Parts: sequence; structure tokens; C-alpha cells
Amino acid sequence: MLYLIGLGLSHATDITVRGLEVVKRCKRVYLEAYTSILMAADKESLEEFYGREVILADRELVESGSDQILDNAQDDDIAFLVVGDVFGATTHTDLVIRARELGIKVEAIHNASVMNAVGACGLQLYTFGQAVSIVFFTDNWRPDSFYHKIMENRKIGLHTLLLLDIKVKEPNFDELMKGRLVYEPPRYMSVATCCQQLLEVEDKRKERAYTPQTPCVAVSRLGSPTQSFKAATLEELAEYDAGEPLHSVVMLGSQVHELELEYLLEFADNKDAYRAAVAADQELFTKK
Ligand SMILES: C[S@@+](CC[C@H](N)C(=O)[O-])C[C@H]1O[C@@H](n2cnc3c(N)ncnc32)[C@H](O)[C@@H]1O
Repeated sequence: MLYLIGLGLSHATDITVRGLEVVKRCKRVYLEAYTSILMAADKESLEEFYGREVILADRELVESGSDQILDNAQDDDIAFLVVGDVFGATTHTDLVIRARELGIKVEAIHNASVMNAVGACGLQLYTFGQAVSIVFFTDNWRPDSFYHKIMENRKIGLHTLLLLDIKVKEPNFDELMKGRLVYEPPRYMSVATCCQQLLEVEDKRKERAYTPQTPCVAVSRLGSPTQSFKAATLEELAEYDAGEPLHSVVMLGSQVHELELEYLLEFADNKDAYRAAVAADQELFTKK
């Protein structure tokens, strides 16, 4: 049996009781280590809490070496641990499909995900549209396919959750040219970088999916003791230091309920200015 087990967002102890029982009796335990990180735990603290070895599974192992993970899972119980919820990243549906092809039974043990814990900022989960991923721009690769998804969400009043790029185990190309495989330190996109990239894309496209004054919420280290929210405009967040990773951003939809706004104002430095930005942003789409 392949068990996909969500770990929640922060502490080693955020795993569910059922998840922990399964981890303790599985033959091998893999930790998916490239789509997210726990805010207050790492491989060593998980091993200590579970009382057993945890094998780090990088992107290469999960995407190209899944047969190694699934080896003999027809007979043995294998645990595959995912930070957040098991289906909070699309990659893991591939693993389930591969397991099914091999005749391996699969069971998911769910947990909190950034996709639902983001409700802690005060915006209603029911009024979120498509989530989008924002990847690090490079000198010659500046993808903006997220733009039309934000536009679609905002046209019908929905909020957009922006999930920010994580780069782990990226080879250093200069070293690679010299025939050496050296990895760059991990990089986690910040709120500021995300918002700067969004402003650049709007400046280029000029279709007004959003403006520099569009109200957003910065979401930092959700579920951890240092969790924080900042309600501000896109251009203000482009200058905001959100501290240690992980970060996400929510761009408000063009319809914001009064209760959502009341909740959000707690996180605004200038409540009147934020309220005015929300009102002006709603006008943007009623005129279209
Ligand atoms: C590809 S998603 C993986 C989601 C994960 N499987 C889950 O269910 O929560 C990773 C991105 O989600 C966001 N994220 C995940 N955990 C977060 C947290 N605790 N606080 C803020 N953002 C978080 C970050 O933008 C991060 O780069």
C-alpha cells in the first residue's frame, strides 16, 4: 500500500494521529522535499518525533525515479510525506497514477494546506478563484501565463491565491560548465519579488487585470508561531520585507464582503487608505 500523508504546515506534531500510526509501521518513509517546507521542523526533528529514518525525496526521485519509491509497495506499506496536504501540489497525482498502473493500492491521509489555511487572513475560501504559481523571472524567461487567470478571477469578483516559487537543488551552471555538480543554496520567492514581477507584467500588458493600487494581503509563515499578514496595495507590498520564508500573496477580488474587509483592516498600517484602495479597485471592474 502507498500511503500519501499530509504533514500540515508547521510543526512535527502537526501530523494527524492516523498519519503518525501509519508512519510508525511503514517499511520505508519518504519526505517530499521540494514543493514546500515545514515552518518549524526539518528532516531531523521529524525523525526524532517519529522514531525512525526518513528518506528525502527530491524532484528527480519523485518525477523520474518513482519506481524506486514504489518498489514492492504491492506487499509492503510505504509512506510518502507531503508538507501541507498531499494534493496541494499537482506533482503527486502522477505518483498515484503510476501506483495504480502497478496495481498498488493508495490511501491518502489529509492535513491542512496553504490552500485552506489561507482563510486565516479573513477572506472567505468560497470566494477564491484559480490559484496561480509565480516563478522566478530570469534574464531571458519571464513567463506571465498567470496574468489571464488573475484577470478571469477578478472579472467575476474572486480572490487569487498566488503561490511563490521555491528553488531547491538547482545546479550552479558555472560549476556545471567546469564539469562539477554543485547545488545553489535553496531560494524561496519573497512577497516583494512576487509583487515586483506582477507590476512588471501589468506594465507590459496594460490590460488592467490589476493596478499598482490593487489591494492584496501578504501571508507569511502560515501556521507557525511567527505567522503574519500584511494588508496593503500591490506597490506597497513590492517594497515590503515579509521576513523568513515561506510567503504567499492574495490579490483581492473585485467584490469584497464588508466582514472580509473588517477582518483585513486589522492587518493594514493605514486602514482608511486600504479601505479606499478596496473601493477604488471595485470600480475598476464595474466599468469594464
Ligand atoms: C507548491 S505549494 C505546496 C503546497 C503544500 N503542498 C500545501 O498543501 O500547503 C508551495 C507554496 O505554497 C506557499 N506556502 C506553503 N506553505 C506556506 C506557509 N506556511 N506560509 C505561507 N505560504 C506557504 C508558498 O508560496 C510555497 O512556495
